[in-house]
Amino acid sequence: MKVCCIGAGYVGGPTCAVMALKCPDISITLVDKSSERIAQWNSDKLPIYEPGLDDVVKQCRNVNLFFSTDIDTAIREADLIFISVNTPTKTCGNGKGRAADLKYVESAARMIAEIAQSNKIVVEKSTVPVRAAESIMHILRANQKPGIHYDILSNPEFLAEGTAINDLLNADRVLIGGEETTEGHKAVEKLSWIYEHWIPKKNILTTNTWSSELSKLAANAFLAQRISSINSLSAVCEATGADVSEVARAVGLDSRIGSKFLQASVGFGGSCFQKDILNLIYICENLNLPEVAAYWQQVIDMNEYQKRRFSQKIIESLFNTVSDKRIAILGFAFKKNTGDTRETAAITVCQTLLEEGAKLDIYDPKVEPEQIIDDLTHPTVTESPENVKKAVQIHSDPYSAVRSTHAIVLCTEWDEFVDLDYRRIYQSMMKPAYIFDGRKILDHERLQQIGFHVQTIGKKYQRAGLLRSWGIVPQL
Ligand SMILES: NC(=O)C1=CN([C@@H]2O[C@H](COP(=O)(O)OP(=O)(O)OC[C@H]3O[C@@H](n4cnc5c(N)ncnc54)[C@H](O)[C@@H]3O)[C@@H](O)[C@H]2O)C=CC1
Ligand SMILES: O=C(O)[C@H]1O[C@H](OP(=O)(O)OP(=O)(O)OC[C@H]2O[C@@H](n3ccc(=O)[nH]c3=O)[C@H](O)[C@@H]2O)[C@H](O)[C@@H](O)[C@@H]1O
Repeated sequence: MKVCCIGAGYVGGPTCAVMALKCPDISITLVDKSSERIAQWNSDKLPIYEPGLDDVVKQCRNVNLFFSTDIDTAIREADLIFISVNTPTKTCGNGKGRAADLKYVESAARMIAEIAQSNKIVVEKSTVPVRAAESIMHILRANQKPGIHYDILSNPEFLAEGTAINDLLNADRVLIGGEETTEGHKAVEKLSWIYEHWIPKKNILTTNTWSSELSKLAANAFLAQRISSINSLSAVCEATGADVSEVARAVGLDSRIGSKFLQASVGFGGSCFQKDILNLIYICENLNLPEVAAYWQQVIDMNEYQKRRFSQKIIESLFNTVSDKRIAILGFAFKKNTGDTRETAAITVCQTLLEEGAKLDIYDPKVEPEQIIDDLTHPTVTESPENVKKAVQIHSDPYSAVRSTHAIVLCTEWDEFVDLDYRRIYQSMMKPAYIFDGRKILDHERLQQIGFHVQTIGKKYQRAGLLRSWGIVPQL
């Protein structure tokens, strides 16, 4: 069997690499319109950082895994084609700021329609609105050459960045949606056969196409909802003296609730949670379900509130002004073990501090310096990119980033931040020295013993001898 995947990104790359590893009898060609990206996949420095990915790619590349810009040949030769292109939120036109932009999916479908000379199973791997398969089907069938048959399947991806290889190898479930016809069932079986090389059959769930498409949006909405729920309670904790980690543990031990995705934070980021919930909201609005749309909108609003609240807390703690103060930002990626910065909470934190006149010293072990500058000078973030460039310095070492700063703001939970020499760091900083732990990963008691003023999410730290400042706590 020959497989082609259109879109060599965070999903297409790891997914095809694992598929090639587990299916030596299948030849997989990953194509992309970006020749730069394909060149990187064919080089020693892959375009994305993902633990374990290098090894898998090295084992399979040019054996049964190929990276190419020759999209036509790959499509022509393939029996099964994954569409794994980006589906960002629309930035203009109908549904601007909410609907998913399907222009890349559509262009992939048009390429297939134009090039295909034999039957194809076309698999939606990208996250799409419910009934997107209908549009793909429409394009393919409207341009169908005589004698060619297309089957369209939905096969959403559930991997998370930073753990993609493990998630793919040990997927909780693989979801395949298809048409409820004899041909549809046969196509589902063919795709299922690929996954059965390494996923137990009982974990391969088959549904109708629309359930599969909606389940992907629903899964991301549920995951993000848990984070917004615990983050909302973190604000209550800070105002009352409760500790959000203790609350999360107590709540999560209820087996009906479970302990995962209850880590309070500076706010969720990543390319998908916000995009997919906005997409769900847009669908609900179009279906004339305003109450449902408003319900999910609140998950996003709470995330924005959390990012703003954390940024504001930094400014208030630093005597209400950060003008000309140097502040170190540790971590810029949206989570650890990835170099991806899409929708990272660090952008909002940096934007707020820059607007207040701070100078930022930024360190992240995996994000490229150009990416950080691109993110912070984007027109949606600043009107004066030149001023931002002057106010931001990127470091390749955490100790150089924190030197002579007034405060450290930890935005990403990289393991290496836990083990830094905080005594040495304290000595090199301005006093009083502050740490704002947006991820709750540091040993706060030890930091306080060293002399740091510590602030975190969902817990009020009091320095011995200081008067309580919980203005709104009722007198008992
Ligand atoms: N990033 C993630 O962790 C996950 C993403 N998804 C979904 O998977 C899809 C892809 O996401 P990512 O891999 O993160 O995107 P990405 O932006 O990293 O990769 C998409 C690639 O598609 C290429 N492309 C776009 N149109 C093309 C065309 N017509 N022909 C050839 N190449 C084309 C782009 O050049 C790009 O390299 C999205 O729908 C996303 O929502 C789903 C699960 C996880
Ligand atoms: O569709 C997608 O793109 C993917 O989106 C998420 O994966 P991802 O965004 O890569 O990473 P997550 O681990 O879900 O983290 C997302 C954000 O939430 C934050 N988070 C996560 C968990 C938590 O308890 N608290 C919390 O703040 C993370 O730091 C990060 O900023 C989902 O977990 C995947 O199942 C899904 O396939």
